[in-house]
Amino acid sequence: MPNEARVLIVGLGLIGGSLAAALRAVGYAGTIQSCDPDAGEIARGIEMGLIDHGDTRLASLVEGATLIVLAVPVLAMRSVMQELADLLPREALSGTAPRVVITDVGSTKAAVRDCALAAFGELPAGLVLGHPIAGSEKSGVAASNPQLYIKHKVILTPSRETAPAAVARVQTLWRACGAEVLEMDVERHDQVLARTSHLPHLLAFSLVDTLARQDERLEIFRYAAGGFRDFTRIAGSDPVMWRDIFTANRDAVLSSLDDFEAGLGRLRQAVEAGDGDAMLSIFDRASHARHYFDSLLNQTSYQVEYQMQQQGKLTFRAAPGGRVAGRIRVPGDKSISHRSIMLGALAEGVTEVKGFLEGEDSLATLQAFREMGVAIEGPHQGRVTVHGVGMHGLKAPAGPLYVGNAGTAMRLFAGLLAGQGFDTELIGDASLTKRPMGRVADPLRVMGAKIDTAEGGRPPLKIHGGQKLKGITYDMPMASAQVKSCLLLAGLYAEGETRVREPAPTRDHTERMLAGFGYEVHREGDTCWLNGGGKLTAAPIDVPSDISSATFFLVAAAITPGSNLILEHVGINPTRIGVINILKLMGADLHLTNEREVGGEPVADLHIRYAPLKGIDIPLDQVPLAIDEFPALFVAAACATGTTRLRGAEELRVKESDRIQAMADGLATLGVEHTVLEDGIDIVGAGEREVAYGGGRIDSLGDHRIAMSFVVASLRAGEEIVIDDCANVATSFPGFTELARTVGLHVEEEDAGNTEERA
Ligand SMILES: O=C(O)C1=C[C@@H](OP(=O)(O)O)[C@@H](O)[C@H](O)C1
Ligand SMILES: C=C(OP(=O)(O)O)C(=O)O
Repeated sequence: MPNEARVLIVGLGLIGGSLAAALRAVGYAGTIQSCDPDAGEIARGIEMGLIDHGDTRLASLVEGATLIVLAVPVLAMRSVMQELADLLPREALSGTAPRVVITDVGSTKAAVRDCALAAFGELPAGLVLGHPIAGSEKSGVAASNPQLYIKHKVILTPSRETAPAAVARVQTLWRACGAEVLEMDVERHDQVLARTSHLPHLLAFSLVDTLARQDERLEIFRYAAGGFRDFTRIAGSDPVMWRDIFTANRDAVLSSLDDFEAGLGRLRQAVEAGDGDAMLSIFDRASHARHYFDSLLNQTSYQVEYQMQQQGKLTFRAAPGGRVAGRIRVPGDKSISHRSIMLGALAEGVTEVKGFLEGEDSLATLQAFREMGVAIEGPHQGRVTVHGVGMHGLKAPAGPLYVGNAGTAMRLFAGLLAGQGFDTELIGDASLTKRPMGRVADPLRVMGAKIDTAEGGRPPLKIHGGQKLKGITYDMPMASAQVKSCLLLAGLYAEGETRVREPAPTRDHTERMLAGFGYEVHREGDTCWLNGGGKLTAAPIDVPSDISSATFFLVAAAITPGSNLILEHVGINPTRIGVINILKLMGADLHLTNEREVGGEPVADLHIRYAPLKGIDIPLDQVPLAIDEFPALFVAAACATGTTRLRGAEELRVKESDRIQAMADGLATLGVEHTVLEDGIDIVGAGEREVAYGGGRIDSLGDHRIAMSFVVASLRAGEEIVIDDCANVATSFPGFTELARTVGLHVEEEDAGNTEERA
């Protein structure tokens, strides 16, 4: 709450009136006064209970005011500042703790700063220029809204002369009104606002005016709907205020208008030439821009960004017990979905994708290609159409490419982008930013790529384009399909042969899809290779259901007496079936039916019924084939008779979380006996005891697979399991809880805010 004896608002319009209303609403105890040239507005403000007192003249109000907010039009700032400079003793605004603080709400800052310099002869320590971004086409005190600033941004632009204590007081004022306060310098503010606010208003004024002048205007307005209606809403804004803004921010507005005209020219050309691909590429990029940029700015998940802003972090509550039955299909394979967009984009021709995973990871990949000029339609119910641009058709993106939570995307992109003619930067969310990228950057550098990483080989990755790559023979130190795929993709652009040897078989989707797109990839034993310089030809892709997602339900049925479940159309690529082999070794009643091949990948329906499980020593050769399935398999182990031992799985420590430790911590909460090793874990199972372990509160550490595994664990728990930080489940398995409920689990989603209220 602001610790100000008296707030003086100069200019009682929508912005000033709403500030008063917001302060009242949160119970501000001091006096609120206002000065406005319109005595009627003052009277209305008093009548509405917004202000205690007001006047049309400033002189009678300044004394006793501790915080003065200038909410007058930008062009009126000069005279108001001059009056204040005459009325206020200079020392009131000076020192490290000025007695009086002045702030403003003008939407351009350089012009207001110039007014201050002219009036005071310097920038006083107590002057904090600011701008609440919460305008509206409404005006006047009558439109005041106490909620106008809630969750809106206020940008403060302090100068070197500004006292930090003064900045803090203005921050307190706006935070009390519910706003989020940011700081930037004056020039940057004006450029940002020219683009995000002033230009759109200029366009709206211009379009509505142009159409309104035309003869058939009555018709236009009669049938106006949708887009035009939105334009007219913006064009209904206060003309005087906007004249002042365009006058004050002339240069920045003109430069944003230049950019706009260039963009409009490109679109005009596309329309003129009937270039559907160019149009699609522009429209698709624009239509997804909002979410993409939100994610990019906040470096958080792509699809749930909006949801998270609304809800805070997502929590799952899983009630104990239940059993699973039914026939379901889980979403498309994540690994194949990423690759379908990547290869589709580089191919010649149009790639039709079916069964695409509409999860955040693969959507982020899709959006990143849009940023590089690829026209992509969809996804619509798993269907995506990629208009390939050929091996050399990608364009430089305007900013960093955000790949969300996906290690796969960042590593495969690194290889693919190392071969382009332009520079790129790859960034990801908080989890991805901790993951090792040296494993791809190092061999790519040997191929001739120029890549900068952050300390310790972590993201972001800065990839300098235009380098000549040459093929290498690389002996991978770890069994990683991502490293292998990265090098093969770089190899497409390299001179000569790129050979990769893997210490153990890893998923081979890249090789299969390259072959499907007509690119020759060779394999002999543990080594695969290709020659650079070829081309890809578009081919249809049918993405099978993700065996990694199916795993949660396989384990659910395997541990719960009475269960009987069929999972349809699951990918059973031999490099991915570790989970099937391991569950069978543990005694699961699991059968594959209807085996067939779709688009170069084998699929089957998986039928699983409950059977008692026993602990096993997991064969080392199965580890890379089940690498993403271990979190769920640990739950199976906790329900088996005897001890299950896993070794050679140190890779688990560098996934979305340290999965060995994250699972061990969760199992400890449930009371499951276990021993953690550097490269694995021993888990002592409960056997056929109906309640295998207890419940409790578990931190998924933002790791989708940890979150889903503990939901599955609830089937044999004695008490409720509450799992925090679950929003990232949407990266690989959108609709997980809904599907889980369909088959008989008792899981609910709630936002963290509610949980706290309950606690
Ligand atoms: O190539 C891929 O699509 C993947 C490879 C694996 O990672 P590593 O290559 O790091 O083992 C796996 O964990 C990941 O979920 C997907
Ligand atoms: C490790 C995983 O994915 P990625 O490496 O793409 O983040 C996963 O999905 O379990």
